[in-house]
This record gives sequence, C-alpha cells and structure tokens, in this order.
Amino acid sequence: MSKNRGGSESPTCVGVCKSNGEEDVQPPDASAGARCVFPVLSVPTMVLREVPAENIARPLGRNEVIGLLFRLTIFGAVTYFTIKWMVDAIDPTRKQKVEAQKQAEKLMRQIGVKNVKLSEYEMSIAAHLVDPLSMQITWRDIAGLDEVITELKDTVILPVQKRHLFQGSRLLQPPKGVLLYGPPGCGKTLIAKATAKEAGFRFINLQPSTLTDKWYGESQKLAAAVFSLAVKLQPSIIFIDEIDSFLRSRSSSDHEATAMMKAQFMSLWDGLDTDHHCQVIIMGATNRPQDLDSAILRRMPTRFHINQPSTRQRQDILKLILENENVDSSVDLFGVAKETDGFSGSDLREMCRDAALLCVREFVHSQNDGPSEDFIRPIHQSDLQKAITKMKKSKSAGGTCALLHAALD
Ligand SMILES: Nc1ncnc2c1ncn2[C@@H]1O[C@H](COP(=O)(O)OP(=O)(O)OP(=O)(O)O)[C@@H](O)[C@H]1O
Repeated sequence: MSKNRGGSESPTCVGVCKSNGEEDVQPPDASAGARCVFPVLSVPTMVLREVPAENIARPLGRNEVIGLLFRLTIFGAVTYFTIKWMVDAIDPTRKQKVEAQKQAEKLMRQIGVKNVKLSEYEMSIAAHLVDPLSMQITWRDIAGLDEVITELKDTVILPVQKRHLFQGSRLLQPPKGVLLYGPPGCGKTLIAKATAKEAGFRFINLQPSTLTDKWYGESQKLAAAVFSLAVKLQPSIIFIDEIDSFLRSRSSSDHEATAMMKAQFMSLWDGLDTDHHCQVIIMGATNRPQDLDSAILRRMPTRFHINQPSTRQRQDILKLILENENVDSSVDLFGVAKETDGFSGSDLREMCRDAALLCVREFVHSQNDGPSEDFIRPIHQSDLQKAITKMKKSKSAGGTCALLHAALD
C-alpha cells in the first residue's frame, strides 16, 4: 500500500512508463489493479516525484541553506576522521609515533620548553633530546684530553657564550659543524655531551637509524624536522654518532630516497650558515672519517682527533676511573698504564670494573664459607693484573673476529 498525495491509501504501484523513448509518469489511478511496467523506482526519481515542480525551481530558503551546509559539514567531518582513522590503523609506525610523542612531551617539560608548537615529525625527533638533568657529564669526567677540551672551549664554546665579543666578525662565529674522529671508546661521545652541558646547549642525540629506517618520503620530512626542531630549541647541538653510516660518500648504488635525503640534509645544513644568529651546531663522531662524503667533511671544518690514549693519558684515565673506589695504596697506576698499551678509555673502565668484581666475588665466597669480616677488601695490583690479562685475551679474540670479517668482506 502506498499513500497518495491526498493522503488516501490505494493499492497502486507508482511507475515510470517509457514509451517511444519518452519518460512519463503514470497517474496513480491509471495503474490501479494493473501490473507495474517498471516496478522499482530509483530514489532520486521518487524524491523528484514527491517535490512539486515549483519547489525545485524556487531558490532555497535561509534555513534550508543552513541545514544543507550543516549536513555537508557533518558528512565531511565523518569522512575525514574515518579516513584518518583507517590510515592510522594501517600505519606500522603508529605505535612508535605515539611512544615518541609521549617521551618528547615529557622531555620538553623537563627542559622547560613551553609555548613551542611542534609538528608530528619534530615530536618524534624531540624524543631523542637528552634530558639535561640526566646529562651530568662535565669536563671533569674526561681525563687525558685537556688539549682537545681547551681548543673546544676556545673555538666552539667561547663564541657562543660571549657572542657580543664576536658580533662584528664573520670569521669568529661558532662553527656550524664539528667532527670528532678516532677509534671507538676513546671519549668522542663524552666530549660532545660535556660540550653541550658546559655551553648550556640542548642536546639532540640523533641515531642515523631514526632517519634511515623510514617509509619512503618520511626520511626527508624527519630530516627537515631535525633542523627545524634544533632551531626552535636553540642554542642546540645535533649530535650524530657514527655519522659515516649515514652521510658516507655518495655512490651510484645509493637508493634514490637515501641520495635525496643526503642532499636535503646538506642544504638544510647550509641554511644554518646563512643565519649568523642561529645557534645550532652539528657535531658528528666517526671511527671511519675516510668514509665520509667530501661535501660533509667540508661542512665540518673544525675537527678533533680523539686518538687512543698514550701512557700518560691512560694513567690520567685510570686515576679518574678509580677516584672513588677502594684501591690499595700500593697500586702503581703508572705501571698499569704502561701495561695497557692499545687500551681505549672504555677498555680501561671495563678492566677496572673486572678488577673490582674480583674483590666482590672473593667477599661472596668468604660469606658462603662461614662467618667472616663484613667488608670488601681494596683492589690490589694483582686484581688489576688479572683483569688486564683477561681484557687482552678478549681484545685479541675481538681482533681475530675483525680480521675474519675483513677477510670475508
Ligand atoms: N678520556 C676519557 N676519560 C674518561 N673516561 C673515558 C675516556 N674515554 C673513554 N672513557 C670511558 O669510556 C666510555 C665510552 O666512551 P665514549 O662513548 O665517549 O666513546 P666513543 O669514542 O664515543 O666510542 P664509540 O665510537 O664506540 O661511540 C665512557 O663512558 C667512559 O666511561
């Protein structure tokens, strides 16, 4: 049953007859009791059928326009959020992004940055900001590198801290790029962190994988975000450990996205140079400076060689590492330094830890054997000797592995 215009019910079936190619609307009563020629009507046709012709021709009223706009807005918003939700749901990096955002917000609060609006990409870079409270490293924590520290103070920190002295000079501006190079474990990261701490710079510890492990196109947006974030947080240091893995010499085998990202990184870097008031420094560390792109090397004119420590430097490092430990007064640190030729600062630290652990182990054993004194004995020369032998063995095993890898490569 359908209701006709007058409101009375009739068993009619409204249909559109097509005869001789013309469309015609059947009067309701014409089809009464008859079979429909076209039993199903399309919705727009029904709507037109219901709306009087004069209503279609007349302009829409104010309320109708508002209603229409309202419905269109709702429809647009629902479509937008549905698509956004679907894109988010299929994005494999979504969880990472949410985590990064939380971490970034926490760090921004800790470093006291307020009223700075960050983009989604800047947020994920901000997750690599080092919390200045947890960054306790100062010059005092670095031994044997006094010359490097003095030069860093003069060439990097002074022009930043006493800007007014260098304002008129183009030559004496703080460098935009600093390269620390040398064997692993010799203090490059320590130097970078201490520079940031002492100069009062914010420190973005950028892992190359943050930029390289991304979807096509994401890397470039992230690279741009590194620079825009550093500028927003200036004075700041962008520290890139193992910079060679990321900005190595360009080759024809480079993936297109990698090549584009490198080129973009360099042009963003040049952008820092054009603004003399910009206080952003890129500090790179590498064990393989020979692998770095020559264009990158040109952008890092201030370079520091952090070499394997000499005997005197090793003695200073040992003194610093054992400063607060319980060491027997008979221990000869110079003798230990002489015996540890080829050890890095990191090796020396590991070696001293091993020696200290020997004392702890002896204490634990003595406790197991029955009641004994309740203190850990001091580190003796013999403990250090044993630890040196162990470290030398593990280094030569490491060396054999390295040779094996080199032969296989
Ligand atoms: N000159 C030094 N004075 C004091 N400690 C040092 C020194 N050099 C290295 N160390 C010790 O070795 C650890 C590793 O040093 P660091 O991370 O700075 O080395 P790196 O040169 O950056 O190494 P990598 O190239 O592997 O990143 C430090 O945390 C510190 O304990």
